[in-house]
Amino acid sequence: RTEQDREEKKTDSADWLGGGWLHKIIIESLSRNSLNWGNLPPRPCLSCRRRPPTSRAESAEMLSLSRSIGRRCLSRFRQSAHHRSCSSTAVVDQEPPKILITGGLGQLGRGLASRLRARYGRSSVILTDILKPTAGVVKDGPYRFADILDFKLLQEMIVNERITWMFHFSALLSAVGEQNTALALRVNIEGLHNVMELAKQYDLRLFVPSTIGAFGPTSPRNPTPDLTVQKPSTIYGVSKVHAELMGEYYHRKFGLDFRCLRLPGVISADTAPGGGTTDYAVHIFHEAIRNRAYKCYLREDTRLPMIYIDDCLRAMVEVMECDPRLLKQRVYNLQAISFTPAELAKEIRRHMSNFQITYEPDFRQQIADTWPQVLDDSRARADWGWKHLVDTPDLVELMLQYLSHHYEFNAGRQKSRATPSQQAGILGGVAAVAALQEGADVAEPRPAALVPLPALAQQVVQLARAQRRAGQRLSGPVAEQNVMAVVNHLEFVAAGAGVHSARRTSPNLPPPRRSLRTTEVAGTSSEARAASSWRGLPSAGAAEPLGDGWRCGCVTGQAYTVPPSSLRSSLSRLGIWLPLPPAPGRSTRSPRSILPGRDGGSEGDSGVGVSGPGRGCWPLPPLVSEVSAGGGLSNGEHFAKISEANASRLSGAKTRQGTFLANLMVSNKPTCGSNLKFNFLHHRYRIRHSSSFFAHRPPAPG
Ligand SMILES: NC(=O)c1ccc[n+]([C@@H]2O[C@H](COP(=O)([O-])OP(=O)(O)OC[C@H]3O[C@@H](n4cnc5c(N)ncnc54)[C@H](O)[C@@H]3O)[C@@H](O)[C@H]2O)c1
Ligand SMILES: C[C@@H](O)[C@H](N)C(=O)O
Repeated sequence: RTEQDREEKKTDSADWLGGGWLHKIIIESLSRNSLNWGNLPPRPCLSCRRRPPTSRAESAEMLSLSRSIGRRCLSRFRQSAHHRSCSSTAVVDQEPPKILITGGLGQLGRGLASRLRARYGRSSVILTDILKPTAGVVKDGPYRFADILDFKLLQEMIVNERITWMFHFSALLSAVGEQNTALALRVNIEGLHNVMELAKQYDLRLFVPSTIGAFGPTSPRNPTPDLTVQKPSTIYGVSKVHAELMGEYYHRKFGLDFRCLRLPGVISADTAPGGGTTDYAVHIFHEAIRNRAYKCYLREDTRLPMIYIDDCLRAMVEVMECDPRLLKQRVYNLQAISFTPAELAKEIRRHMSNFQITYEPDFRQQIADTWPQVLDDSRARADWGWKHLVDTPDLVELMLQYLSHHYEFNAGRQKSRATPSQQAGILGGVAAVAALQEGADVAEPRPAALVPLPALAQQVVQLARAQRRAGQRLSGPVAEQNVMAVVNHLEFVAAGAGVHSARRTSPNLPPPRRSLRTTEVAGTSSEARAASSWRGLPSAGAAEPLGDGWRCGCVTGQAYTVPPSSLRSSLSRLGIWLPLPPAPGRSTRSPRSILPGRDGGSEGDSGVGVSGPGRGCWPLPPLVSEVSAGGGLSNGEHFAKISEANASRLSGAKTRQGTFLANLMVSNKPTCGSNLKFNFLHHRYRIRHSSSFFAHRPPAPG
């Protein structure tokens, strides 16, 4: 709320200073916890509408939730410029921290940096590593070379940059550590000594991640408590136990603010894991998407604790921001989920029925056999309110969704996105193909017809491509040409917009349900017939959310309601990834919302044909379809005048959509083709902006 307010420049200092909303939150929390404070009756939560807690356990959970809300409030409070000067409590620092991350280009570093930069500012976080950074890393914020073994270099950086917090990530993980023990000793132990000493000297708050690998064959495995026997069998584990003990010792002896979490295997889609025993749980998703098969190096029944990257990064930030008085110990177990390869494969098969997994255990099996299956993290939950949010089904969905997009996007011919109007065209095109193939009666508009989109659109595309590859001239019913025009359009738009249409061969496609008869197309509008006879020209389409589904229109003048799930799956089968906004009144999780910082554009951009303020609507001026230009103008000249007039109106609108359409008009010389194109653009424009379109067939243009 604070961020939003600040963005909208609405922060009301009186409200802030009076602590009005903070006060409300506290009262709310207290009343929800049945503490009978100020005689307030317990009320349901304002946001989630849960009933007030009744049992002790529930109250404790609520209390820890409230604590975490409170912590977040305080940290926001601390960031607020208004409050820098007036914050007085011990837990509120005067300055935002200046943070250094070592080993920052591994699986965890970059994500953490962007999270911290979002909280404390871009220049507040310095990422370091010994790897050459990509252009993206440099663009994101400060990056420096720093070998963890080079004490002087680190010291110089800490002093010059006035570092106050340090996250120490440099390490060789379990599998690579076993392959190169000497290097693991140096990086994991010598490196740690450097960091500890510097943190002590310069009074830094230091976070060092430990791991499930810090336990060994003699530790209880399910659940593994915080305090138990720790005799790991890898050099990685030994170095992590050493780090835990050193941290606790420095804390006791020198007051070092050392914080440490024993992390499970981390699962992330955007960064590759660095050579651990739990890496299979990341590779499996890549292989599932690329090959529908994975050979696992662990046995099928090897249960290990895992965590989704977002939960992991959140935990690290939370524990670092935590009021030190809440930390009853310096090293905590962190548990989120726990599964075996077989269970993970089963969950993947729920999305991908033909996914195959085989097992060929290697040396990593022996490591995994000594590690915990489930960590007991009750202390972290009780002391500082830890709570994981992503369970296994969510994790699988997130990983598959993100990686599918990632692979399709990277395989694309160009790396740009479709403009919203092109997206609308694609949607409309797909709807048209599906509708035609379903045998929708194109002569009679059926605005409410529910058209299942699934494999049919894909079948048409495959069929048409095969025909073209075979050099066949399309003959036969006009319907086929119409379908062909749609297919061409899809490819044309996809190529032009850099939307990748994946050329996957589809196995054993059944024949289309029935071919359309010429008569069915004869009744369509003149544009539709023109489109079908002029191959390569776009058949315009549009889509807008309607109730639970999507209403899609195309040049045939038809409107169909398509459930979003069918549309999305149909598009993804075509290899087209579109961030569809949720239909009104529904809170569908959009891919964008779970993928912060990806190349998917902004949420506002995803308004595919959505009308209404703030939902991807582009207010455009009315267009003309006639100009009075005296007599004697040829048809082409007349259209040129219309194009000119509309282009200037559109560019005057100063919106992306307007500029796009205007450029398109200007860049097309007034030929017969561009006349048609103009008709289509105009038509599409009307589809998008005329609410009556879906009820009436549009009049013939010009
Ligand atoms: N990823 C996990 O599943 C997981 C689980 C538990 C704990 N951890 C811990 O979290 C930390 C980060 O893990 P990660 O997965 O990002 O590891 P990673 O292997 O992906 O990254 C480690 C980074 O350290 C860097 N590095 C190696 N030698 C260095 C040196 N001499 N000087 C400076 N940097 C050097 C590497 O270049 C690499 O970028 C590690 O300490 C790891 O033990 C990770
Ligand atoms: C578990 C963790 O420490 C790391 N992913 C490894 O397997 O080595």
